[in-house]
Formats: sequence, structure tokens, C-alpha cells
Amino acid sequence: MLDTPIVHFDNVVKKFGSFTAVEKADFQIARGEFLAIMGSSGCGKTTTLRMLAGLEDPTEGNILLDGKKINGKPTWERDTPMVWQSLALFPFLTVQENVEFSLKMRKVPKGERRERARKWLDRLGILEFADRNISQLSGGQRQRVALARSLVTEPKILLLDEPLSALDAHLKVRMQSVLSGLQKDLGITFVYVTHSMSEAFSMADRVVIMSRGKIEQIGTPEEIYREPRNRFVAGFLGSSNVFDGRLKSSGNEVWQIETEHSSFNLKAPSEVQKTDGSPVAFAVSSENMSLATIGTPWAGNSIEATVVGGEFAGASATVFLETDQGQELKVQKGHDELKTVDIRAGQKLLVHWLPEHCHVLPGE
Ligand SMILES: Nc1ncnc2c1ncn2[C@@H]1O[C@H](COP(=O)(O)OP(=O)(O)OP(=O)(O)O)[C@@H](O)[C@H]1O
Repeated sequence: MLDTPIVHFDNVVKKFGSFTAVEKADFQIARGEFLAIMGSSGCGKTTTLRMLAGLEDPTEGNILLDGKKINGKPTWERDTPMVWQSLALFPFLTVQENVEFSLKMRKVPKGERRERARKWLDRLGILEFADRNISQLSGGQRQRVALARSLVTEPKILLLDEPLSALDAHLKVRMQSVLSGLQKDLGITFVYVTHSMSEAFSMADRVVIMSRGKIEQIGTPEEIYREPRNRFVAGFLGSSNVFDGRLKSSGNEVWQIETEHSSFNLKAPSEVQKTDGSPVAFAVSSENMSLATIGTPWAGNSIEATVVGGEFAGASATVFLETDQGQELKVQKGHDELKTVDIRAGQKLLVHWLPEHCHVLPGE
């Protein structure tokens, strides 16, 4: 529970007919937080954001802003402008007029409008383009105009739906630092929808991971990366190997897990309680696994597997392997380390890792 949340999704459900797009969303957003909502296409991210913006009403539950229920209220009575993916700038207005637009709607006097718009254009480094038409701007400049236009009303929360998805990789990274720098400077709460893990993890204070309308995990990028709650999150991160087994013996320090492959040891988790014999799933990150030639003595956990292929990216490579039982494994290593083993397809290798690198999935 957060001390003074700016937003509280209180058991919010959204149905379209009999289809549940968002299932019992129950979470809070802290004031000044950068929260990213992440998940694959159709998982309910935009619907969640649209409910916060008042563009959809929840079927069940309430959304509270500063402790006051906002569902059922018209959009214009809320203080949550959005920057949409399409940017939705008015092509027939100049940059300055675009930024002034919402102030004009709020009947702010002309002089004040102009001054406030220029302040935000300056802050976003685009004051020199104030008199240009939108069509005369680059993608990154348009993005800044869209941001200035939303921020000029000085909202409590800014809602962003995949604002960077149309930009090329270079510009995307630049805009990510503009956005996170701006958010930290202004102290405004940002709620940011994306399907990109790198965007969410590089900018957000906390990340909400959704799948099929359900929130799978909420946490800091570090927490989610180090302690995925369940196999969906571990799989979504793309770098974890998940093993299923049963708890054979549990000491204070070490758990022994019997799997279809063999027995593995892992460091006993402090936060998960299980009785002997109960099912356990644990994940091992691909970076924490190593490869050796069969027969190499190894005191930790190990398993034999056959190389299926490899993916080479810059200084590291991911080797894909398959165990005799048909489980796929991924091992990510630097090129130097891989020089010591033969990673041709069809080659059998020893995959090994340390007990402390096993993370029990508490949600399984
Ligand atoms: N107005 C609507 N009527 C019926 N179904 C809808 C409506 N809006 C959304 N949905 C459905 O609800 C689910 C969640 O949609 P939503 O747009 O929230 O997903 P998303 O995670 O934002 O996906 P994307 O990344 O593709 O934008 C989808 O299956 C979608 O088809």
C-alpha cells in the first residue's frame, strides 16, 4: 500500500459484452511516479489507460484520483490529458497554436496562453519552431510539440499510449531520455503504455506486466527482472529457463528439487514456504547458465543438452539447446567464453549453473 496514492484502481473489471478485457485490476500509482503498463498486443493495456482517462467506464470497481471516484465523470472534468501514439496534432495550426489549443478551450486569456505555450516550447527545446506548420517538423520535433501541448495545462497525470512506437531506434532512445528527464524534473505522474520491455525498463519506476487482461506482476524493473513471480513473467522477459519439479528435501539453506531431468539444488528462498513433495517451479536466467564439454567435473547443477542453434548479437551470443526430455534451454554468453566449447548444432554439451542462481517462482 502506498502512503498517498494519486491513483487507485480498486478491483476494476472491464468487459466488452461477455469478453473480459481487464480482470480485477487492483493497484495504486504513487504521486510523481513513472509507471509503465507493459504486455503483448490485446492484453488490456490501452483499455486500462482509457478507463483512467474516462474514455471507458469500468464494468465493476472504481478508479480513484486523489481519493475521489472519477469513473462516471465526463472527461473534461478530469485533469488527465493524454499524448496519443498518433500524436494527433492539428495539421492546419502552427506549433504555437497547437500548444495553445487546450488553453483556448479552457478560456485562458490570449496573453497568458501565449506565454505559457512559449514556456513549454522552450522547455522542450522547440521554441525556434513556434511559427512553423506541423508538416514542416521531423518526427522527434512533433513528439515534443505533442508533449508541450499536453503539459501546458500542467496536469497531475500524463497518460501516454505507445508514444514512441513510430520512431526509429535512434530517435526512440533519445526521446526516452527526454521523457524520463522531463518526468523527473516536473514531478508529474506518468502512466505509460508500451509493449516494449526496453522502453518500460529503461524509463519506469515501476512496471505493470499484463497478460490477457490480468496483471501478472507489478514491481520495479529490478524486482521483475530478478524475481519474476510466475512463468508468464519469466517467459515474457525472454531470458529465463523455467524448470518444474517437486520439493524433495528442504533444509534451511538448500532445497533439493526433483525434476524429470535430475535433482537440482537451489538456495532456499526466504519468502516462499513449501512442504516436502509439493510442486515447485524455478527460473534460471540465461546469463547465469554456462556451457562446458561433457565430462567436465562440476559440483553445482548441471544437465546435458544438445545445441539446436545460436543467435549472435554484438559481444554476446545466445545458444539454444534441447535436453533429452525435450526442454528448450537458452544460454547467453560473451564470445570469449563460448570459444572454449564447440557450439555447432547437434553437439551435446553440459549446461551448468549455481544453486544461488535459481529463483523459485512464488506465483506458481
Ligand atoms: N470497444 C471494444 N469493443 C470490443 N472489444 C474491445 C474494445 N476495445 C478493446 N477490445 C478488446 O479488448 C482487448 C484489450 O484491448 P486493448 O486495446 O486494451 O489491448 P492492448 O493491450 O492495448 O493492445 P495493443 O498493444 O494491440 O494496443 C482486445 O482483445 C481488444 O480486441
